[in-house]
Amino acid sequence: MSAQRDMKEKNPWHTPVTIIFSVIGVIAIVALVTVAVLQNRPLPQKYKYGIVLDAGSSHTALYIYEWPAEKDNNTGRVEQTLSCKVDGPGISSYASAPWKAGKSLTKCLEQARQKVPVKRHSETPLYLGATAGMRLLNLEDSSASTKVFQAVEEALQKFPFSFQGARILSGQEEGAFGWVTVNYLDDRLEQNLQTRGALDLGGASTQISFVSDNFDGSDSPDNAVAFRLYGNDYNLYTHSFLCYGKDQALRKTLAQQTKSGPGTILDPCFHPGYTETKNYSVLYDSPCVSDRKPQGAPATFNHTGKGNFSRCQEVVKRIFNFTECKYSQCSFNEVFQPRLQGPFGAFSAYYFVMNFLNLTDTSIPLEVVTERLSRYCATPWNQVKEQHPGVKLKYLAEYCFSGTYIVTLLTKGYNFTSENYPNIKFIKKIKGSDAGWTLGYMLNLTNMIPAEAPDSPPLPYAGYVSIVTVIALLLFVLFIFSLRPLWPRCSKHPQII
Ligand SMILES: Nc1ncnc2c1ncn2[C@@H]1O[C@H](COP(=O)(O)OP(=O)(O)O)[C@@H](O)[C@H]1O
Ligand SMILES: [Ca+2]
Repeated sequence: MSAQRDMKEKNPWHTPVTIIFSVIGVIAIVALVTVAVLQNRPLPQKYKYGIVLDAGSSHTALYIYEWPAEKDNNTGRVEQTLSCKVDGPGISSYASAPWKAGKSLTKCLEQARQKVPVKRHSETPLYLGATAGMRLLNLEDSSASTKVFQAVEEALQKFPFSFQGARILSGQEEGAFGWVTVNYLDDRLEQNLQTRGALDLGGASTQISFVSDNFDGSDSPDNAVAFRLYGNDYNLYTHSFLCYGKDQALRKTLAQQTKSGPGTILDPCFHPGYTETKNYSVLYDSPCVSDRKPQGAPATFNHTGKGNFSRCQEVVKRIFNFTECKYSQCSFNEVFQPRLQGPFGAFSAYYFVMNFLNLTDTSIPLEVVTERLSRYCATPWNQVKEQHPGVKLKYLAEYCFSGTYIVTLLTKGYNFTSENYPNIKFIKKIKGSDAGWTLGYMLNLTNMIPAEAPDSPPLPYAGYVSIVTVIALLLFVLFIFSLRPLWPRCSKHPQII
């Protein structure tokens, strides 16, 4: 018994030196781990905000974007946090009562006021960009367009945001910023990946933008936009076709068929059984068709559907001019277009229409697409209405025309073939943000995409913390071993005295 007690008392690990070392060691390890954990703990995020109003020809939409307040320049960090569809038509429709254009925006701006934290209001930039509807109004009646802008600006200035102005975007800007949005959201710019072309179909204009190896801008400077983003140079080809958005294209197609001002138009682009009395003046009330107005036409015409895809394609084709091209190659209307290259994202009305027709899957061969469209166009109007009770009648009546127009524009206009049609992806959103020009416009105006790639530390933060911790532990073990001479001697067979 007494021998055993003596052994316990003499246990060399129970000497003061080893106890002190062990305690210091444990404290050091706990401190290291605590510092690493605390340092890596996610901090409560602070956000900044930006608001863009897209004043399109058919309607206006408000988008709020947010991004972490500390890191403005990180790719893919700007996200859409709210979208609000303004009630009523586009602002260009208020030419005869401009104040109504301003008033129409207030509901969505109220929503924005609620969404953005109060302390960020005054620093949140607010932009309004108008597209083809206002371009046309400006061509038709520039003083009316000025008045609409005045009314809109007055309304926007009443809100506590930092209003940065309302203006008409050029067709090039609309195309190029759509391309920036798509590639920014896909993280293709900072990572220098192959870019995705952008196809935007609006009501009054349509845009095509892509990077092609055989395009440097020299053939057609009007179609060139040069960007330097994250240290990479991009020579973007872009073109906006005014009057080739789907609403104006429909007017042009109808006008083709009314040259002689008949009382009835038998329209292959509308379903059989569809019949409406329409006003000639409404049809020709646009600079896209006003020059075609027939002399001595009656006040109204009877618009009757015939539901025939191939005949519809024939009349749609007639709104394009394919005969002249002074460049090496053209799309249509004597507009230069380089060889199509890379993947494409098609959004806005491209998506709405193809999604309604269940044709967003581009692995469906083009022949099957046309077969399905033929069947759809031939479906009687009553049956179509029965099958889609919730869909707005104006959209519903036009999907046969719109689908035919999209296929014709892509294949005959831009020269997509069976081989490269599958390169198109019909998209609405990318990672929660709508595809469209608004995000690219804001990123550009807030200088959020740097021209040069930012320098980054050689190691990611977590890697750095792990390496420091391992090295510290190794040093600690080394230190303990360096004190070995001080260690109390410990014999395997303690002598019993
Ligand atoms: N659900 C939908 N189905 C079909 N078309 C739609 C739908 N929602 C919007 N659109 C169409 O999308 C187009 C949007 O164009 P818009 O952006 O207003 O014009 P622009 O870009 O030419 O100024 C319009 O032709 C509108 O009718
Ligand atoms: Ca648009």
